[in-house]
Parts: sequence; structure tokens; C-alpha cells
Amino acid sequence: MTILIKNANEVVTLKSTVQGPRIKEQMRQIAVVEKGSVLIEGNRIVAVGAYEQLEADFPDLVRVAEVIDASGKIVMPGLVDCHTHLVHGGTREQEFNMRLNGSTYMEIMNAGGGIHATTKRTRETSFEDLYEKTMHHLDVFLKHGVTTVEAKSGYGLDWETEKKQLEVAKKLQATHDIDVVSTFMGAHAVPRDYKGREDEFVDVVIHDMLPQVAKLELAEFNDVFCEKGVFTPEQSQRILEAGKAHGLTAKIHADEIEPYKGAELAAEVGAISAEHLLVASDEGIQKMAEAGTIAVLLPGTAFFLRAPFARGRLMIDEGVPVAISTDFNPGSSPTMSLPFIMNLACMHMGMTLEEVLTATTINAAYALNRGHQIGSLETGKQADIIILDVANYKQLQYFYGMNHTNTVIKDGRVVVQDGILLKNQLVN
Ligand SMILES: N=CN[C@@H](CCC(=O)O)C(=O)O
Ligand SMILES: [Zn+2]
Repeated sequence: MTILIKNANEVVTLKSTVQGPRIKEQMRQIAVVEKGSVLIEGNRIVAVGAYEQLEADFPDLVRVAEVIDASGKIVMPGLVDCHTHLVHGGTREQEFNMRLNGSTYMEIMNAGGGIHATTKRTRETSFEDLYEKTMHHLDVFLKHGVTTVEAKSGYGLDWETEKKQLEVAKKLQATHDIDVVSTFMGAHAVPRDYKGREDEFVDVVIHDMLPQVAKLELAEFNDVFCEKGVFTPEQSQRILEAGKAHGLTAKIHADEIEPYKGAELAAEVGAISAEHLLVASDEGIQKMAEAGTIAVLLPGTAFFLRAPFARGRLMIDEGVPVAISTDFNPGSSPTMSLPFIMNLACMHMGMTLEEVLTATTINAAYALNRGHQIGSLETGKQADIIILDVANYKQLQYFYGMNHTNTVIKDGRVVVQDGILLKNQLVN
């Protein structure tokens, strides 16, 4: 199928000669084409530019193309949500209320709630129920303009359930319009019955789980919760090195609650990204800049846990490539709205409108090792494109707390039209 998007007030292309994640002032160069058009054939972008130019260069395609009139709207790459705990059983609103009454996240977790509570629910939930529930969540993501989403396991903490989570994600990758990218996170918490025997559990992850993940091709990335009271930097390093030996790229939950030299470790082990970083040290930030480690910042978590926000401004100024994500999970960030998270990044991490757009498109794509395929509107790239009902990109964050997504084109097909999911018009 051939599609021509025409008359857009702005096409935010994110086009650049830079290969790799954007840093410093590159994050502000979002390459806007005013009164632009985008020509798509099959699942690829053919060209982006002025309509007259496209008509002159591709007359045959333009003649047969189905036209989408984007008058009064803007066009940009589909959003990439590069850090979520997508597949999980249950919800934890009662813990939210406990936190509002003064309990802390770690107190709740150490008392058997938190990740342990969701682990229990995920173990109890059947494959089919998890699949249906997650399918619904993906529908909501899609309606908010997200076209690629990362999904971490880590609510099984035993092989049977970790495998179930990863297989749900794999099936959704095959059946849902959104692209689902899997990360194994068997080391998300130490199971209650391994208390005092933490190293034994690390051995289970390394010797029993990781080889299976690799053999069954259930994930591309390997992640660990490096945090005081969870996994030490030494244990985290063992797990990440073992994953690398099995061909899994390292990611790390680092310096979320207490400074623990997680950012430093990410740089040392050559992780593609370090995630959270609310309390990352100056030295850790410096090391990440030198190593080119992407900072995946999750301002929704700081907001929802009422914790200090990561120092996004400083990280960008120091040369760290920054991406932003929802961290969608049932405990610390139960939102599927990346647009809301983008607003938090502007308001609480000192990021500019342009930096936030880079952080949720091309840099997030690089955090998933897909920067060469998605994340910008350039000739040859996958046609993952959204049309937003605002007059210019600055209005996206100005009219805050709203979903402006009008149209979503995924892999060259229109899957959301006038804000409505085409496959299932009953879903909210
Ligand atoms: N911090 C660790 N993991 C998740 C939260 C998991 C949960 O509370 O269920 C996160 O990234 O925020
Ligand atoms: Zn997380």
C-alpha cells in the first residue's frame, strides 16, 4: 500500500547525519519540515519533504497513493517506550494508599509486598489471562502514540513464570501491532525463600535461567535491579557478564533509591543503558558519558514515589545520551501515557521540548538497539509514524495531561484513526 501524508503544519523528522544516539546540542536538533509531506510505500518511508518535491521525484507513487490530510496537525516518528514491566499479574493500588499514609517503597517490598506481591499474582495468573490483560495494555499504549515497547520479565523469579512472561511477550510481538522487545530480568528481586542465600539465587539466574533464555531466543537484553537490599554491584556484574556470554546485551536498574555505583558499573560492563539513575553520582554520570551509555530516565517513577527526579539536565550537558520512558509497572509507575511522562521530563528534569522528543524517539530506539530502523522519519526507515492534533510541536507539552494522538501508522498500516483503534473500536 502507498500512503501520502500531506499538508502537515510540521513534520518533526529527527533526521540527522549523526549515527548513534544523540548527545548535547544534537538532542535539540529535531529537523522540522514546515508544511511537509511523507510518502510511504509498503512498510518503508520513501521520502519526506515538500509535496511539490515528492510529486516531482515520485510521480507514479504520488498518483496512486492514499492521501491522509494532516492539515492543522503535526507528524512525527512513533514513540518508543524503552523501559516497561509490561507483562504482570494484578495491580497494587492498596500499596499506593499505604505510601500516601507514610510507608516507603522499600519498607513495603521488604515486608513481602512490592515486587514480591506482583510475583505472587503473576505466578498465579494463567498464560491466557496474562496475554489478554497485556493485549489490552498494548492497545492503550498504541492509542497514546507508542509503536515500540520494551517488556521486561522479572515477576516470576522462578524459571516457569519468567518463561511464561517472556512467552506472553513473544506471542504479543507476533499478534499485536506494537513491536514488543523483550528483556530478561530474572534478577529483579531475591525471592522470599532465598533470603540469606542471595548468592545461590544469583547462581540460579546465571546457570539455570540465562542459558534457557538464550537457547529459546526469548530475549535480546538482560537486566538486573542493582540496589541496596536487592542485588549488590558485584552480583549485578556477574549476572550481566553471564548474559553477555550468552549474547544478551546488558541493561541495568541503577541508582534508583540509594547511590550504589550502578552508573559506574553500567559503563564498566559496557551496558547499552543504565536506567532510573535518580541518585547517580557525578562520577557515574561522567563515566557513562565517556562510555556512551544511554541514560534511560523514568520521571514517572520519581513522581509516583515522590522521590527526587534524575538530573536529566546535567546528564545532557555532560554528554550522556538521554532517553525517557514510562517504566510502566504495577508498583512505582502504573501509567501507559508516555506523553504525560514527557511533560514530567520538561517540568522536573529541566529538559527542553526538543530534547524530550529526541529522548522518546531516536535515543529510545538506540536504547533498544533499533536506532537504524526506527525513531526518525528518514528514507528507508520503517514507517512507524504518528499524527498529532496540535498546531506545532511546542503545543504537545503546553496542552499538558492530554493525549493528542490522532492517527498511528505502524509498519505502513493505519492502526489508529481519529483516536480510535481500528482493530477493536470498543477498547478505551
Ligand atoms: N525498581 C525496580 N523495578 C520496577 C518496579 C517494580 C515494582 O515495583 O513492581 C521499576 O523499575 O520501577
Ligand atoms: Zn523498571
